[in-house]
Amino acid sequence: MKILVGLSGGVDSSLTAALLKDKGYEVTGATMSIWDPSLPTPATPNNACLGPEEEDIKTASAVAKEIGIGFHVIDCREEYKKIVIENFKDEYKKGRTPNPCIWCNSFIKFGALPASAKKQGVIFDKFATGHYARIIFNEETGRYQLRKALDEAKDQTYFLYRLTQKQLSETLFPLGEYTKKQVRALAKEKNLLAAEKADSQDFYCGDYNDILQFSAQPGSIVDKEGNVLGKHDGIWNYTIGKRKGVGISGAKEPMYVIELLPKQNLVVVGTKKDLYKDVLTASEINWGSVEEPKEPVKVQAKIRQMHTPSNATLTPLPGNRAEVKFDEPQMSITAGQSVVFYQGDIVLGGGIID
Ligand SMILES: Nc1ncnc2c1ncn2[C@@H]1O[C@H](COP(=O)(O)OP(=O)(O)OP(=O)(O)O)[C@@H](O)[C@H]1O
Repeated sequence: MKILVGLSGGVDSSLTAALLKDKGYEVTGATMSIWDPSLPTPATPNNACLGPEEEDIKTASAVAKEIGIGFHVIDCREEYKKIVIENFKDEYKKGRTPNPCIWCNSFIKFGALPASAKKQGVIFDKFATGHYARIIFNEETGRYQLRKALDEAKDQTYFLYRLTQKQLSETLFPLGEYTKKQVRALAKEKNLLAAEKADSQDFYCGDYNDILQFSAQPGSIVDKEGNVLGKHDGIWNYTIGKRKGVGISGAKEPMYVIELLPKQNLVVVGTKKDLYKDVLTASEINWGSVEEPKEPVKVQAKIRQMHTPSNATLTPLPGNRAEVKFDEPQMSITAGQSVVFYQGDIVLGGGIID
């Protein structure tokens, strides 16, 4: 079997390629290029996905050489700009908080990258990455199930729930059964160049305004009753739950952003208690491991990567939408973020919070 590995130059994808090569597969590495050099260079470049990439490409190429596999750089800049960056800007403009990694995985990493590699004549049967997740084919339902990684602390299924059945059928996640500790130890044992490299952190380490490039749109910061408490320069600078920089002096209790109203150009603030809600609706649901249920189902729903999936009842709604009613109120349910539905370690699907 021939396997294309998405190679970032980091420890996870390096070990992925090395493990597959050791198993006797014919492995090729490919790095996607996504950085637009016309963007300002972040002041403190770190291991973010989006940023100047020359060094990473050099490392990935050196890793491929070290392991003894072929290597390609695949130009995905156009697609990334058109899909991920456009969605990012549109959502912020609407007072929502998008998750670009989810769009990148769905359309670029598991979309444009393998598709363009194929177009360039790279031959492969499967595409592999160093994500912490598992894929299991369910003989009974005939569907590929996305499942949490065995190392729950590293599990990345939240970012992968939009992968289609076709994408899952063509993908391998060889690290899904390993802990990060084991991965580091194995990479060290194999003397891999990237063994000590830090994990990637954010999507972008600079100021998001470098990407958004919106002109200032001054408006008011108000409380729930509509009393004006302060001013803002654009609602895209705020996220639900944000406390720092809200700039309300003299408030009796700490104030948090509880709502963004794009039509009125208002940032609404309230107390911590106001951040708790027990129901959300979501759109653009992608059902993965199961078909869309006909009846309400019990799930554990996760509303951001750092949220512990919480018990909820999911009710399917017409038009590829769903309502999620949590057993207990949850803090900072944020429009534009994804909600992912789990039953134990199985990812049923997910959607974008309205
Ligand atoms: N620029 C890239 N080109 C190709 N594949 C990539 C690129 N960036 C990430 N990937 C793939 O996506 C996987 C997950 O990336 P992510 O940035 O979430 O994680 P990471 O844990 O830092 O991975 P790594 O240690 O391999 O850099 C990587 O293991 C790799 O297979």
